[in-house]
Amino acid sequence: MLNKYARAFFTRVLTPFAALLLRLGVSPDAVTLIGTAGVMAGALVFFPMGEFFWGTIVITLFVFSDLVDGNMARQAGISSRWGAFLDSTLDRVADGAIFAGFALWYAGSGDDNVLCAVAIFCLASGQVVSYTKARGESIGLPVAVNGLVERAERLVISLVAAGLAGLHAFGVPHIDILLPIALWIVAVGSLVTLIQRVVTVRRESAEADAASPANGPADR
Ligand SMILES: CCCCCCCC/C=C\CCCCCCCC(=O)OC[C@H](COP(=O)(O)O[C@@H]1[C@H](O)[C@H](OP(=O)(O)O)[C@@H](O)[C@H](O)[C@H]1O)OC(=O)CCCCCCC/C=C\CCCCCCCC
Ligand SMILES: Nc1ccn([C@@H]2O[C@H](COP(=O)(O)O)[C@@H](O)[C@H]2O)c(=O)n1
Ligand SMILES: [Mg+2]
Ligand SMILES: [Mg+2]
Repeated sequence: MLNKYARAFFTRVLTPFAALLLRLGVSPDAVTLIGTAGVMAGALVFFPMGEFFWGTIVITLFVFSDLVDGNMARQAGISSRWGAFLDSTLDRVADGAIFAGFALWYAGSGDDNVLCAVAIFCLASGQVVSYTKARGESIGLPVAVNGLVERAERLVISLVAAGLAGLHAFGVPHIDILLPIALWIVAVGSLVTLIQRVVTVRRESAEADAASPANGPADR
């Protein structure tokens, strides 16, 4: 949903910045790589220590690179298959680091095995949700239903909650409860999304196989 409705707004806002980076000679691939490194650092340095406010600030500074890199590639007319592969692959790395950061906190000083398991479930289910689309598309299906909780929703729900929960360290009472709530929402939402996508691929593959039985390169 956010991908559909918020992307146009962020494209307008980020286009001048993307143009500036191109004028400075920065490549889209460099933005993809640096953005991922920044997200990983924010998540894996700050979150395991329970520094949710500063971790979220660092991640927020870098996570929008995922909208800037593609914008730069399109403006410069250099969108490439390699760029698409790099972008999507490093999205998985960044997402893994964010939810691993939460899991490491709950496995350590956060001391909550259930929430550690929920964070690991968010990590794994998010990766599988993305894989369903990638694999469905690789066998020639449109995967027309993106589902309830796409990547943008996973990031916004968990990062807004983490940033606000981090205000607990500045004396705001009870606000830290937002992070467990967000993790449960992302976990349940990802499961629903996974089911939506699997049902979609099942339907689309049945339709495609009825039209032409699978025995070519697309079904490998
Ligand atoms: C005093 C208060 C302190 C509180 C501090 C809070 C700070 C702010 C907190 C959070 C900000 C979070 C921002 C998160 C922004 C995410 C942007 C982003 O990168 O989105 C990526 C997304 C997808 O990009 P791609 O097309 O490249 O990726 C594809 C996708 O990953 C597919 O995955 P799947 O969905 O299938 O699982 C893959 O299949 C595919 O391979 C891959 O290519 O981009 C978008 O969706 C575009 C829309 C972005 C919308 C961002 C909205 C941000 C909205 C609000 C943020 C600010 C909120 C501030 C709140 C402050 C509260 C007080
Ligand atoms: N280093 C890169 C990154 C992205 N691309 C192209 O942009 C598309 C993704 O756009 P986003 O707005 O989601 O970043 C991607 O599919 C590539 O076509 C690129 O070429 N090089
Ligand atoms: Mg991108
Ligand atoms: Mg991306």
